[in-house]
Amino acid sequence: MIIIRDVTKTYTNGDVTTDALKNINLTIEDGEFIVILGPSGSGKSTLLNVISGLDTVTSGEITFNSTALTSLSESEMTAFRREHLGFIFQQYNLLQNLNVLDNIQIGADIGKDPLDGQELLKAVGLQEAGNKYPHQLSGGEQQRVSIARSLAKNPDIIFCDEPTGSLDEHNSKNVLAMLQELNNNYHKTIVLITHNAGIAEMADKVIKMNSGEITEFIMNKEKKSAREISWG
Ligand SMILES: Nc1ncnc2c1ncn2[C@@H]1O[C@H](COP(=O)(O)OP(=O)(O)OP(=O)(O)O)[C@@H](O)[C@H]1O
Repeated sequence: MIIIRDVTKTYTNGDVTTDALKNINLTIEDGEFIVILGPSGSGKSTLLNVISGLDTVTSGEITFNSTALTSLSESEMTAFRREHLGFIFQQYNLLQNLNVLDNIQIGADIGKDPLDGQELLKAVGLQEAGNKYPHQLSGGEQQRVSIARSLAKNPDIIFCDEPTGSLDEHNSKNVLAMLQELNNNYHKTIVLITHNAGIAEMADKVIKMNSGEITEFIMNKEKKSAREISWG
């Protein structure tokens, strides 16, 4: 479980200060599918970055089980991130001169308890593509490789920042179905940022942000499957 208590983040550039996060309180339970919705500039990426230790908080505390992440040194945080956290971004960030299997292997190499690359390829429906290079795949297929790469180290929590931002509806729903499967079948905690309100229909918990604040929490009584969600 992750507990975020009274977290603020203020950026200062010369005389200009921006309160990107104002007094954020939030609990993320193990195995939850959380969707963070909000307009551009509302603080979604900043929240994801401070929860995952990619950025520091200005004040407040974040704990993961009994570890106070906000008290860790940079190198301790890096080790924690490597062991427990996976990331999927809008850009797939695949290495163009490595084939698909080797791209996935890079993820496995940094984990303590890595999963088998070929098994992961099968799980993302690309068992035939291991020897292909990223430029030979569609955007949706490349994003599935990046999901397999982030899973290779067997993380507890997967942070997704606009994972379908570059994809059409069909490919987006394939990628979302995959994230949903990971959540349902492997109990991976998923924290997903998006502008797309339809994706919130898949979540256990929806967090709406505006101007650095959480403006609404919604617990979905029923979750829709990725194929059923509305697409705006
Ligand atoms: N490194 C930084 N330095 C200064 N200000 C920043 C920095 N990063 C973000 N901000 C500001 O903090 C606020 C929140 O930005 P953030 O990127 O978290 O929003 P967002 O909701 O993720 O937006 P988007 O949907 O466009 O990605 C914005 O006003 C942004 O300009």
